[in-house]
Amino acid sequence: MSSGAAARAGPRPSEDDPDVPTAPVIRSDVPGSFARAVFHERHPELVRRVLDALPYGPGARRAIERLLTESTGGVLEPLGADAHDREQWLAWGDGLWGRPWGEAPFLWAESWFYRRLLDATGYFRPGAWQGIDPFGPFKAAELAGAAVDDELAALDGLAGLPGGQRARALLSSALWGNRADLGFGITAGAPGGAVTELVADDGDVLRAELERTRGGRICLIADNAGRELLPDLVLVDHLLADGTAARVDLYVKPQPFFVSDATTADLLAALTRLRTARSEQAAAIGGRLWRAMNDGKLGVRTHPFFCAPLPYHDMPDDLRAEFAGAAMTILKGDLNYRRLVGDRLWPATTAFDDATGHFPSPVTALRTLKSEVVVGLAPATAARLDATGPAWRTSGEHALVQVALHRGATGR
Ligand SMILES: O=P(O)(O)OC[C@H]1O[C@](O)(CO)[C@@H](O)[C@@H]1O
Repeated sequence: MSSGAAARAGPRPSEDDPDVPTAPVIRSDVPGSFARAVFHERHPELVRRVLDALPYGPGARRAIERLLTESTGGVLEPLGADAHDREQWLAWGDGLWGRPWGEAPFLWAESWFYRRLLDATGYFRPGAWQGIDPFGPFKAAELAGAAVDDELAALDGLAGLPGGQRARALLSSALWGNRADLGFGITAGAPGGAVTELVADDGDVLRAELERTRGGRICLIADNAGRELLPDLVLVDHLLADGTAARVDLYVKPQPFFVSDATTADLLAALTRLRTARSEQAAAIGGRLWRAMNDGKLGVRTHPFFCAPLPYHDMPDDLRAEFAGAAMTILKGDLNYRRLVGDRLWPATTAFDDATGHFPSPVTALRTLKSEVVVGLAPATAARLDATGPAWRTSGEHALVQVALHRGATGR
């Protein structure tokens, strides 16, 4: 990374291309902003819940409390000399060290918060707490909940639907599954309230493109575990079972991140939940996915960059090469969307194609709106939503399906 890359709250050098549209980077030091509320309201509540959920000893508890204080009023200090990823973070934070947290880009500062929270709990240190997910109890409770039983039972009803209708229903449940994010629930109330509307819906474009590329490789960048990952897995099974994809690569996080993001351990828990479900369909899907992993049709992949504080624009070449050649990459959720288009205060009518032109394959975003970032809206839609006040961007009651085929760039 070049010097000062992540330091300024303005455009990163690699995004300085005059052909790439740009907008102010979101920061958490703006009074009254959503980003500030995440640090000053959501994180304290999250920390309280983590400390209630696991019997951490005094050292870890103190470290977690210190992190909270530091993240709302302190400066950014590099990782200790013994941290396995110290050099990586030194580079990612080049130019930011020693500056107040609030001056860092919001995406950067949030990612750093989760990295430091793992540190504080002993996640990386040899010892009894190594590898223990601080969000594990929340994830487990959600997966064991009755709501999941009901959702899995509903799969039996879908089995008899005609193909097109079934595909639409599965896409829709993967989309709205993104509401069930545990971090979001901390301040937004329990997920599952009134769903309003799709503010952009490229569903038909997606279906036509998947038909056109039938039998290709599809990548799915997962977001949350539990009630989001289950419908994602059902969608993956559908893509493989009906031949839409010959292979699916499913990307999970290498470590706990943004509260409920799915790791390999969460994927295994979800698979077990499917395989042991009372619903015949759910159990059959779990069995098929298991075998698809056995025979390599379903690849489970990860990369340190999935916990990086940077936009996908800056993904390293080895990861870029994995997406290149995919018929489609589906990105789930709000955080992936922020990283895809850049965590900036874009005019909502900025073309999705332009904001995602850097991505190495055609892309689809399936996302409920839980942060201020949005692009690709029709001017009339943006104006109508803005007239209702700013909450539509963050309430989780709106969603979008956006597709960029990038045909010009890829020649597909
Ligand atoms: O799980 P998702 O859909 O990525 O949403 C997580 C969202 O929650 C927040 O972390 C706010 O707490 C957003 O910044 C983030 O985009």
